[in-house]
Order: sequence, then structure tokens, then C-alpha cells
Amino acid sequence: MNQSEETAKISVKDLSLFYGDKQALYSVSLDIEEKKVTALIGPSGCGKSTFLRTLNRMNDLIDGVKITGDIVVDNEDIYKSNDVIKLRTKVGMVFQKPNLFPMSIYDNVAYGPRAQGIKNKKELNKIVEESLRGAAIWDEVKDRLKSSALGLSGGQQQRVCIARAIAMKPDIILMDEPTSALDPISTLKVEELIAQLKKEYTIVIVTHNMQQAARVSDKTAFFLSGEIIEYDVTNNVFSNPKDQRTEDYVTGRFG
Ligand SMILES: Nc1ncnc2c1ncn2[C@@H]1O[C@H](COP(=O)(O)OP(=O)(O)OP(=O)(O)O)[C@@H](O)[C@H]1O
Repeated sequence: MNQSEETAKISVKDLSLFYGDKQALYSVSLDIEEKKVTALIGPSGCGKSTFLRTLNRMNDLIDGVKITGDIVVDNEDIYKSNDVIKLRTKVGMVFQKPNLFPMSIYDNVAYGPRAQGIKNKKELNKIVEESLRGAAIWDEVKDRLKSSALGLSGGQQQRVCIARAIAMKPDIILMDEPTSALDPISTLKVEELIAQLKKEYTIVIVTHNMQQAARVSDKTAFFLSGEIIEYDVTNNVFSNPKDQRTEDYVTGRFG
């Protein structure tokens, strides 16, 4: 057994996905390592988001989707188990645009734990504080927890979204272009946060920003037309790509 197999948190084998008749992923295989940041890059429409969504079965919500192949998370084939709620608790997700509910900051973060049946006020207070601290936003919001979350800046809202994901105590956090709607300073804050989060969580991030992939990720997968062209240590993908198509993309010659 080599090292990457030993530490694989998610193991994807021969995964294909069809939207009706249209194939979007072609026999994708890759191992995602635990407590590392894995970046998914590639031109628009190459299947990055589709792939990301297969990891917590979000594509199940779309009519006509057919998936073949295996995704094993912690030794369990997620498409053979029917416990999608448990899966989505374990594999949290942060979207491109902050999508907080129109309620207070506190209630947003407490929403998931409450839905899981946690009612005890002290326990909820603890989860909310720990999650907001974990998302590096506690100091900015601790005096206004009961104010509307929608009154925060976009960058603050995105960190509260991350806190909301953390509150569910996931192992894995999927991020779909989490900074594309943010200004440069908020982007930097979220990137710093990602560097902190990987001490505890396995992170998979879709990004269009090459510098961001190079800055935050340990490994990078380059997708093209629904296939993985290259998957390697990030530094190799950017400095010493093996495939000409990867080189063309990371040097900005196409896409
Ligand atoms: N719900 C859907 N129904 C049908 N086709 C879809 C659906 N979602 C995505 N697709 C198609 O699947 C392919 C992959 O799309 P996907 O959104 O995964 O790409 P992407 O690499 O994330 O693109 P972008 O960078 O623009 O977000 C595209 O051809 C897209 O049109």
C-alpha cells in the first residue's frame, strides 16, 4: 500500500456521470488525502462542480442524473448507502455566493445542530461560539450575534457560511468557488482560514483562480471535458506539468 492509499479520505474509482443523455464526467479516478486541501481546476464547463457535488450526492437532487463507478469515504461506498443525511453531515458544503438564511447570525449557525435535535441553550451557545471561532469570524460578530446575518459584508457572510458548515462537525468541507464573489481582502481572509481549517478537515475546493489554487492547495486536479488530465502535488502541476494541456491551461494559453 503506498502512502496516498493509506491516507485517502475519499477514494473515487471510475466515476462517470450523465445528465440525461449528456455525459459530464468520464471515468474519473482519484484519491483525496485526509487533512489536505485538494484544488479542482479547469476551464468553464469541464465538470469541476459536477464532480464536487458527487462527493456529497448533491447531484441526486437533479432529475435524470445517472452515476456509475464508486466513491468510498472512510471505507464506505457512499452510493451504496442510503443514509444521505448522514453523508451530508459528514461532508459539508460552502457555495460560490454566501447563502445565509434571513435570520440572525446565531440562528444561522445553530440551524443545523437544532435540526439534529440539540435544544440545550448552553450546548448551542458552545457550538455557535466554537464554530464562529473556527471560521475566524467570532471577534467580528460576537457583539451582534442576534443581528441579521444579511447585514454582514459578503466576506463576513462567507465566513459565517463556513461556520455554519463547521457547526455540523463535518470531516470534509467542499467549497465551490468560495471566494469568487469576494473582494481581494475578504478573499485573503478566506484563504488564510482554509490554511487553518486543513489542520482538522479534509478540504476540496473548486477555483478558477490559479494563484489561489497554488496558494491554498496541497494537491491539484486539472479537469478538461469531464476527464482528469493531471493530478499531482500542486507545485508539480504549476511548475512542472506533465501534460501539454495542463501547461497550456496553467500558463493561461487557453481557458
Ligand atoms: N443540471 C444540469 N443539467 C444538465 N447539464 C448540466 C447540469 N449541470 C451542469 N451541466 C453540464 O455539465 C457540464 C459540466 O458542468 P459543471 O458545472 O460541472 O462545470 P464546471 O467545470 O464546474 O464549470 P464552471 O467553471 O463554469 O462552473 C457542462 O457541460 C454543463 O453544461
